[in-house]
This record gives sequence, structure tokens and C-alpha cells, in this order.
Amino acid sequence: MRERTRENPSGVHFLRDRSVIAGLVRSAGVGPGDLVVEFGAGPGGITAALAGTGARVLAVERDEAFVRRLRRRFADGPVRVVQEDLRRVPLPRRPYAVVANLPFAVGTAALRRLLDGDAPLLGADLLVEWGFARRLTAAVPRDAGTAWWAARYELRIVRRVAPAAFSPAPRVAAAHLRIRPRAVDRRALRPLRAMLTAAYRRPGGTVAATLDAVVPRGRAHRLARSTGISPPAAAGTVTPEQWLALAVRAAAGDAGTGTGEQPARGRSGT
Ligand SMILES: C[S@@+](CC[C@H](N)C(=O)[O-])C[C@H]1O[C@@H](n2cnc3c(N)ncnc32)[C@H](O)[C@@H]1O
Repeated sequence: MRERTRENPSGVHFLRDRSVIAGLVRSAGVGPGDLVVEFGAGPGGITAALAGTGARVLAVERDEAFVRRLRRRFADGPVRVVQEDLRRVPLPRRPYAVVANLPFAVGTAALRRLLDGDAPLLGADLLVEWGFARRLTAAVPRDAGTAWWAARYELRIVRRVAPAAFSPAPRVAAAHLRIRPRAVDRRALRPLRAMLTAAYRRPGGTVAATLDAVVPRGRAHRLARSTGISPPAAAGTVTPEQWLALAVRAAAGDAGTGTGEQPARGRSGT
């Protein structure tokens, strides 16, 4: 978390509560042979717990003084320290987990980095600002970008973390946010993106009208009904899981069409 105040001009809140650190590491479930990336390692409290599991740790830290300290502290361990901005650091090509007490100011940028593309992310256990975690885990996200994440990843608040767990204590609570990839058929990604784009462009429009922008004419009603969604329902009431179910069906062509649904030419918005 990051919150600049007169008492804490750097705006950095270090995680002091060992049970919260243990909870993050336990939830990540990493061990020997695994690779775990830590964003914003700071003085290394979480880093040490991760190294203790036997996993290889890639500790990303921007601040030079912390980087020197981390390199001294973990000179002999399975920890590689890189001085980089987490928004730009090259991420591993092999599957990796992420654990971090994220600087509050870069929470969205960090999630974009992890969830927008096609990274071999096994999962992430993150401390983020409480309100941010609530927005990410809303049943119906308020923007298409968050819905894109929530459709492809399970986003869940594990616990609320009180300000007292940090030093100095921030003004607001944090959340342990657990992120795990869903098993998504890659063919569903294109229709999913198109559905979300259409739905969030006109959240007051019907599900049928949204699907009309993605699947061949005349198929929208059948597709909606095949997943148990009412065609006249407002697009703005559909959850990311439901959009994913629709996209999977559209891609597989099992809404009674016999073949995979093709995005209607020039209308999909992808
Ligand atoms: C909230 S502190 C967490 C420190 C430590 N992991 C802990 O839990 O006590 C965030 C850390 O991220 C670093 N940081 C801030 N912005 C960063 C960025 N853009 N890229 C990499 N590190 C960053 C800060 O220097 C700080 O050490």
C-alpha cells in the first residue's frame, strides 16, 4: 500500500503482522521447484517467508536502498533481486506465482500487468487497498476491464487486514486478494472480449441485443437461453461468469447452431 502523509512521506506501509505474511505464503502454496515473483519486496519480510518455502523468488523492488539491503540479506538464498519498476519488469516465461503487499498507488497497474495479457500466471496472493478489492470482486464489475479479469480469473477476498498489521498504519484497511486462473477454452476469448465490449458500451441494452453484436443474426436468443440467461435481461446485470459461459457456448457452437459461432463481421468490437 502507498499513502503519503506528513508522518510517512514515502507513503510505504510495511507489513509487520506475521500471521498475515504466513497467510499470504500459505495461500500461494509454493514450494521447492516453484517460481514466485514478489512485487515491491521492500526490506524483505515477505521475501524471507517465501524463500523459506524452498521456492525460487524473483524479488522486484524499485528503491535502490531496499535493493542493496535485499541483496545483502539474501546473498546466499534462492532469491534473485532485480531493481525494476513492477509496471515494466520483464515477467518470467515459465509458470509463476505472485505474492505482494502492493504499493497502493500501483494496484491497478500491477493487475493490468498480471491479468490483461496471456502470462503463465499460476495465481496471485496480494494485499491491496480494501475498497479496491471490493470493486474487483463485485458480482457485476463496473467496467469492462475488471469484467475481463473477473471472467478469466477467480478473484476472491480471503480476509480483511486491519491497518494495525502495517507500520506505519495506513488510514484504510487492506484485503488479502486471491487470484486464480479459470480454465478457459482459448477459443472463447475473442467472443468474450466482444461481448464485454458491447455490454459495457450499452449496459441498459438487453442481453439479446448485446449478443446480436457478436453472433450471427438470429442466434442471440437461443444462445442466451442455452445458458439459462433471459434474453430481455439488461446486459448490465450479467456477471463475468455468465459472459464467460455465453462466450464458451458461442465458441463451441453448441447453442443449436452446429458450428462455432462466428463474430458478426464488423460488429464485434474486438
Ligand atoms: C507497501 S511496501 C511493501 C514492502 C514489503 N514487501 C512489505 O510488505 O513490508 C511497497 C514496496 O514497493 C516498492 N515500490 C513502490 N512502487 C514500486 C514500483 N513501481 N515498482 C517496484 N517497486 C515499487 C516500495 O519501494 C516498497 O518497498
